Amino acid sequence: MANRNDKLREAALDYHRYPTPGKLSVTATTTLANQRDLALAYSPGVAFACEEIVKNPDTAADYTARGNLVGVISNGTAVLGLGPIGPLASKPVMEGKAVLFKKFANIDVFDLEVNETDPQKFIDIVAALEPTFGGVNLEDIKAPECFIIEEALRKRCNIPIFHDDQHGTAICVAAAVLNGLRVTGKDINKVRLVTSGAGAAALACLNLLVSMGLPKHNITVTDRFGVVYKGRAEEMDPWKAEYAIETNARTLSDVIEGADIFLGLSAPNVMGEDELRKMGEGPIIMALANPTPEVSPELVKEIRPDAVMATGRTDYPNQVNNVLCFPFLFRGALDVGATEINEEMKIAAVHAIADLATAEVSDVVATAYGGEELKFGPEYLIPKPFDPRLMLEIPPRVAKAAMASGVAKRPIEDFDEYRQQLEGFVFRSGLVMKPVFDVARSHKKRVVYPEGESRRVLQACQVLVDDGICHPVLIGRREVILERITELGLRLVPDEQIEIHDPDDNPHFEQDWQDFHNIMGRRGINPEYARAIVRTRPTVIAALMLRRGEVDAMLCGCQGGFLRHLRYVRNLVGLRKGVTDFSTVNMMIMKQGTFFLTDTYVSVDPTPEHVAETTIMAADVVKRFGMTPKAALISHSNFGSHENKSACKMRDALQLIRTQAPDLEVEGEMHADAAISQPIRDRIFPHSMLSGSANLLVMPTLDAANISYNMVKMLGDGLPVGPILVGAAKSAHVVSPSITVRGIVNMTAIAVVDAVTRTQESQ
Ligand SMILES: NC(=O)C1=CN([C@@H]2O[C@H](COP(=O)(O)OP(=O)(O)OC[C@H]3O[C@@H](n4cnc5c(N)ncnc54)[C@H](OP(=O)(O)O)[C@@H]3O)[C@@H](O)[C@H]2O)C=CC1
Ligand SMILES: CC(=O)C(=O)O
Ligand SMILES: [Mg+2]
Repeated sequence: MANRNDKLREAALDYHRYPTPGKLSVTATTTLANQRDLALAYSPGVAFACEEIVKNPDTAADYTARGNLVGVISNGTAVLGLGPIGPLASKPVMEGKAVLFKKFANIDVFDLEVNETDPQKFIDIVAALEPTFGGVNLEDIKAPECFIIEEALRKRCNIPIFHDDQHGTAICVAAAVLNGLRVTGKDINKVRLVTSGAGAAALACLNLLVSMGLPKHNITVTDRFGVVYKGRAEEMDPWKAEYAIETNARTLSDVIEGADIFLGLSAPNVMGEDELRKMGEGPIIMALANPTPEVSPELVKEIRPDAVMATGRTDYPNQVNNVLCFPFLFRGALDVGATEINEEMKIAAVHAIADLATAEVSDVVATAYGGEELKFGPEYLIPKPFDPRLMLEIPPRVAKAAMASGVAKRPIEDFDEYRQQLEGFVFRSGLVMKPVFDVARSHKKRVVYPEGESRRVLQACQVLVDDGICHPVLIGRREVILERITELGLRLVPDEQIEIHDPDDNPHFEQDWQDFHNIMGRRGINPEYARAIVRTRPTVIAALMLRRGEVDAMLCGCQGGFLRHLRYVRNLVGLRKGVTDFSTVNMMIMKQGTFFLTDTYVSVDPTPEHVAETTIMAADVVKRFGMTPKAALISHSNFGSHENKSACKMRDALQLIRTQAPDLEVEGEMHADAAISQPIRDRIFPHSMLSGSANLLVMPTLDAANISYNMVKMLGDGLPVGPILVGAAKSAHVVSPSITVRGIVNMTAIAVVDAVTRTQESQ
């Protein structure tokens, strides 16, 4: 454990230090390329924007970044569970919150660490900053000052003022408690709850739970001085006193007897075996102190296997952390120009979060998540932070609550359109790979790598093992693999976390060469040559293992030519039933969205039939990412503008697709710009059956596909993933030799999901 922490510490410090210090920078959203831009952006043009705001202050949301800008503001008096470490040392946390706002909800943040512990002065400072921000997220300010500060600022300011440690935490805790009660079959009106902690987070959670029906007299609060009882002198304040009870009990151990819920928002390891044993039947244990919980999940599992357990950490089930709430709650609030975040909006967020964990998942999300992962129960009480549905469900419900409660200055008129905007963001962000990782993690298939000695493969295996994405099977010389694991400082444990198949010491050699000969004997491969090939071609061994079902997927191609590897896949794994040939799909995650291109590697000049087949198979790949495929058949011809062979091919392919896959949204033949831009398309062909931007771009030839893929990769600053091989009888993928470690990790997850989908289809 100590070693694991040292490694994590080192990795975390590097993460913060490189490639540039910290986690944030400010980027310009407009071009400033010439004298005219300068005249618009700055003097004299900027004055017109100022004058508009003088006339109507609300237009600041139109002419400045304010409407999407949140201040994350702290004085560093209660930073995580680290205590009063001060504003400067709190900066990594505030930068971290800023990154979460941006990545999860596309909200810009200035983090402000203020050297002021006097509540009144702090209030004056923040209130004076109101013109800068569309909202303020107060962070890591200790109780009881945080209550005074938030209350005063809410009165003084006309923008949302939200102390995240109080209400963000309370919203997530309330959602988890609601669902925990569902799982344990208990009634919120009857349960008894004991806290460890009487600070910002704990008291806000209690207030919200009481407002949702938990009887106040069923609550016992404890803190550093033990039970909060009537008449206690130490460390009392009016907010804590609200929960003081008449009792002679003085310690957590005295009051935990028979409790249904333990709510820890205090400090590490305050709960021991004794307290655990005393809790009532089927207890709900929320040990939410960061970074170390009040009691470890391992101890709870050992002492109370009947418990439902949550922590604030990413590395255990049921992470109850305010990150599930604040980005999405603010998204909804900012999008309607809310003047505050009120109780109605908070309750809307509670139910949105709670419902997500219990909701039947849609077909698209089910494909993306693979069912099992999202099954509501003791280990899945609350959605995961990377669940793209958080962004799709919470903001609209918060926005509606803001409108209904009369605090929305810019009400949303069309919620369908709003939802589409949110969807656009989710699939533009790097989050697009996340559902694939979640499915892969929940199935943990066996993946074979013929280039098992490759340093990139070994580095990728470390990530895959750490993240529980697959069980790697490496083909390579054992001593070379072990040497490289040491040389690269990896922690892979051979024969436990990874399996090694040494071709120089292959116990299945006889079977391998005979299998190979049986398949290839009538294609000019005699027994002697079969033996030589099996001895020297790891891809052959891998393909045979896949064929025999000893592994679930294979990933090759990190070394050597694509077509050479594909030849072995073709011969030994073969084509899927009913498919005429292989094709490849490359995914490109760009700022503008995520796009899939096909066929980038295999067919030089596909027939209309093959274009149709490829399009339909590629559409299935798109679905695995939780996206609805929208296919465009790309050409130099725009809706019949040319009559040559290539144009006609794509036109014929369209007809075949429409017959074979009538539900697929597909259109063509068209220029690439018309495929991506509806306005451009509408000018040429207003009756197009494609809506919005296509996400699957089907190219007429290998030249077109490969050239456009490489060009976009280099010029478009996109993140490429692939090639994803379609058409194989089993999950076999051939990557390109330039693939990075991250690329191997991504492709492995895709290969695992490919294998999972096949298993599900065959059931
Ligand atoms: N998972 C999540 O989403 C969140 C987790 N947290 C975690 O909750 C904890 C508290 O945060 P916050 O409320 O903002 O901080 P505060 O400083 O406002 O409150 C801390 C509370 O914990 C109590 N406490 C401290 N040490 C002990 C101890 N050894 N035994 C019992 N009680 C103790 C304090 O007691 P006293 O009043 O006597 O000083 C105080 O009531 C932190 O660990 C933080 O990381 C916070 C927000 C969100
Ligand atoms: C999660 C959080 O905000 C905290 O631990 O303070
Ligand atoms: Mg905090």
